[in-house]
Amino acid sequence: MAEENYKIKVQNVTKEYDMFKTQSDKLKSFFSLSKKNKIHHFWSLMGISFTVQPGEALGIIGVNGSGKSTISNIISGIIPQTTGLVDVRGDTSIVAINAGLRKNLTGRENIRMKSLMQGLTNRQIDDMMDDIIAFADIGDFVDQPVKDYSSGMRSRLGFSIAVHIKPDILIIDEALSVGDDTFYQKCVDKIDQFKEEGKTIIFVSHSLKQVRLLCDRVAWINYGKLRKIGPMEEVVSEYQKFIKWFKSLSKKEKKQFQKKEKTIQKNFDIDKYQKEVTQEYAESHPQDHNPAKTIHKRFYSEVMQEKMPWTAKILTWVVLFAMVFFCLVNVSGHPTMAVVRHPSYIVNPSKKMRYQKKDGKSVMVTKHEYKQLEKHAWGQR
Ligand SMILES: Nc1ncnc2c1ncn2[C@@H]1O[C@H](COP(=O)(O)OP(=O)(O)OP(=O)(O)O)[C@@H](O)[C@H]1O
Repeated sequence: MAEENYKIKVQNVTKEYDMFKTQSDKLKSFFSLSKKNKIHHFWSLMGISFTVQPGEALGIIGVNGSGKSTISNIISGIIPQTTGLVDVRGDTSIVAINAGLRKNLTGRENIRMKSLMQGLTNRQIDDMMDDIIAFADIGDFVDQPVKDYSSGMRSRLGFSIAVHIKPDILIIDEALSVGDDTFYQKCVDKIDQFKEEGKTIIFVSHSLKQVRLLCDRVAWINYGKLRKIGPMEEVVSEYQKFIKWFKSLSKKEKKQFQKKEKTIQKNFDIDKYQKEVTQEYAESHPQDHNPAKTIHKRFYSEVMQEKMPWTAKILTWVVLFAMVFFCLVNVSGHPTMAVVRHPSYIVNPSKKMRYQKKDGKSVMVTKHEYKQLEKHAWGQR
C-alpha cells in the first residue's frame, strides 16, 4: 500500500533518439515506407522503473551520458518518453544549468515568464519578485538579457525562481555545481527547508558529497539502465567500486568498455523488452487473463506516436500524388478523364481550353473560340 502512496512513479520508461546526420535524413525517414531505413537509433533509457515517496529526496547518480538528465527531463515533462508510464502527482519545477531560461529575455522577464507558466498570477509574481531577485543576488543585472549573465548567475536565477514558485516536486539537475560556496550553502538551506515542508526532491549530481548531504535514497543509472536503487550508503559504495574498477582499466580497455555499452544501447530491441516484461508480469499476476494487453497499455497508452505509422505515410503519398496529378492535368488543359485514359496527354498540352457555359457545363474549345464566346457573353450582360 505504501508503494502506491507515491509522488512519482516511472514504469518501464524508455527513450529512443534517432541519430540523423542531416536534415534530409530526417525528411527521408519521415516519408520512407521501408522498415529497413538506414537511420541509426540510440536508446538513452532502456526500461527504467522506480517510485519516489512524498517528502523523499532521491539522488540520481551515474557516469556522463548514462541518462540522468533524460529521466529528470521526462519526469518534469520537458521531453516525452518513448514507452512507459510516468505518473507525477503534483507540480514540478526543474533547475538545470541549461534549462528553462530564455537567453534573450531579461532576468525580470524570465521570472515573470516562468512563474506565469507555472500558473501564478501577475499579482503573486509582483509580491515575490523582490525575494527572487534578492535570493539570486544578481543585482542590477536583473534588467539585462540573460545571455549576458555568467553561468553562476544563470544558475542562481534558475534556482531562485524554481524554489520561490513553491512546487510540490523540485528537480535539481547539476545546478549547484556552478555556484560559489556562499550560494551553495543558501541552496542547501533552502533544500533542507523544502524537505522539512515534506516536499519531494530529485537531485541529479556527480558530487557524491552533495548527494550524501541532501538525499535519503539513491538511484544509480548506468548506460540507460537502473543499475541499483536503495539506501544511500549501499548504492554509493557500489557505485564507487564501479568507478574504482573503471579507473583501473587502461585507456584502450576503457574505450572498449564504453563502446560495448553504447552498442548495447544502439541495438536495444523494444519488442523483445516488451515480451520480457509481459512474461514477468504474467508470472506474477496469474489472475490477469490478458497480460499482453495490460503491458501494451502500460508501454504505449501515455505516449504520443513520435513516428508516422505506415498507414499515415501511405495516405501522405496518395494525397501528394493526387495533388501533383491534378496540377499537371490543369496545366495540360485536357479533361481529367482523357488523361486517365491516355496518361501521355499530361506531357502534351492541349491546344484547346476549357470553357464554362452558363448552365455550369464545360466544353473544350480552341483559343479563338474561347475569345469569341467570352465576347459574346460580355455582349449579353
Ligand atoms: N537529443 C539527443 N539526441 C541524441 N542523443 C541524445 C540526445 N540527448 C541525449 N542524448 C544521449 O543520451 C544519453 C544520455 O544523455 P543524458 O544527458 O541523459 O546523460 P547524463 O547522465 O545526464 O550525462 P551528464 O552526466 O554528462 O550530464 C547520452 O549518450 C546522450 O548522448
